[in-house]
Amino acid sequence: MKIGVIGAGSWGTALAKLLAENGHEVEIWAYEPELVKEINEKHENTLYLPGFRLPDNLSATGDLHTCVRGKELILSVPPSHVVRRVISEIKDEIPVGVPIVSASKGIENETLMLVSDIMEDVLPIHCHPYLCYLSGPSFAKEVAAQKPTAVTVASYNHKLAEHVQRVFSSELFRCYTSSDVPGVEIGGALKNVIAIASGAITAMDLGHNASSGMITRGLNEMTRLAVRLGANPLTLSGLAGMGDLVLTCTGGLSRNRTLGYKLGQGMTIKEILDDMNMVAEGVKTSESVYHLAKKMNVEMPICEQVYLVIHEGKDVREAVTDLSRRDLKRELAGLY
Ligand SMILES: NC(=O)C1=CN([C@@H]2O[C@H](COP(=O)(O)OP(=O)(O)OC[C@H]3O[C@@H](n4cnc5c(N)ncnc54)[C@H](O)[C@@H]3O)[C@@H](O)[C@H]2O)C=CC1
Ligand SMILES: O=C(CO)COP(=O)(O)O
Repeated sequence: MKIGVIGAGSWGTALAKLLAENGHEVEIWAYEPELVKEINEKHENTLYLPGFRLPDNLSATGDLHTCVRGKELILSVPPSHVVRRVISEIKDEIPVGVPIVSASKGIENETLMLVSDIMEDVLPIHCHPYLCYLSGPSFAKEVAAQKPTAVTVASYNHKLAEHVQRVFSSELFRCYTSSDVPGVEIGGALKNVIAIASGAITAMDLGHNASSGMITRGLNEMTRLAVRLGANPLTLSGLAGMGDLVLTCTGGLSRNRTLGYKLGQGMTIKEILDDMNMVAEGVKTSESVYHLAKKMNVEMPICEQVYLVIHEGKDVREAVTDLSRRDLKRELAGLY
């Protein structure tokens, strides 16, 4: 198949490499002109995925329209805050019937929309039955290194999810299907916020008990919001929920966890972001979740504290203290 990949960050590049290794002819759109040249001439992406040779059947373009034209499948994987802008540019050029797979994770600040909502908002109605979402525990670097990985491919169109499952799967990259689009999308977006909290408490040396408690209660609040937004709570126990949450909260490769770790060490958010060329989606998502939780009247104390630390300058130690001083609760309150 001819596949266009929108976004040559670490995840776009790792997935493009996987698809090329699966035998497809892949063209990736890079925002940075120097990256187009480097991928085409040196078969490498030293900016976002250094150390991996990219296959010869993977080429790059700086022209978004070229990346989409004549393709039989489109993979969209820019950071969530540019999805609307990027997809708007090519929205009228996707032929009827071409699958569009989104692998970005986040919630838009201005509209509080999940990436799936943005895609439906921007793309013409004839594209909607061909939308699909790929999420789950998958560090780009490990996928590029061909380490075994399992993810979820969600779509309201089951036949499409099965088709996309076959296109992406290999012996080392195993895709499961799901029809729970909001569940999969909420899992992928919210785990980034909890991972920031997890990184902070690790840096503060609060112990394994605190870490496990944070991850589990994080899953609880993710599930609470998901249920309010119409998701199946069991999806949040799957790859795109608990799977990605555990990976991101404990894995040293996580940008969100690392950012939280640095906050826990006392660095300011400005100092941390000034030193990063990659995206930590949890920073923007924490703001969206803060407002979404208020709007939906869902209690999300961990996400709220992450928001207050990042966006309102609250002291990280005070945030931890405030979390443990809350009223005592039933464990499954608000889930049913
Ligand atoms: N890196 C990973 O391991 C994984 C990332 N994801 C998700 O994939 C999405 C993309 O993240 P990464 O590939 O990690 O990005 P990255 O952090 O490696 O690179 C940043 C990307 O943003 C692009 N960018 C920056 N400003 C832009 C603009 N104004 N317009 C268009 N593009 C611009 C850069 O070209 C680059 O592609 C995110 O939603 C992330 O949560 C999902 C699973 C794994
Ligand atoms: O989503 C990811 C793994 O599934 C990547 O997490 P980070 O963005 O925190 O690195």
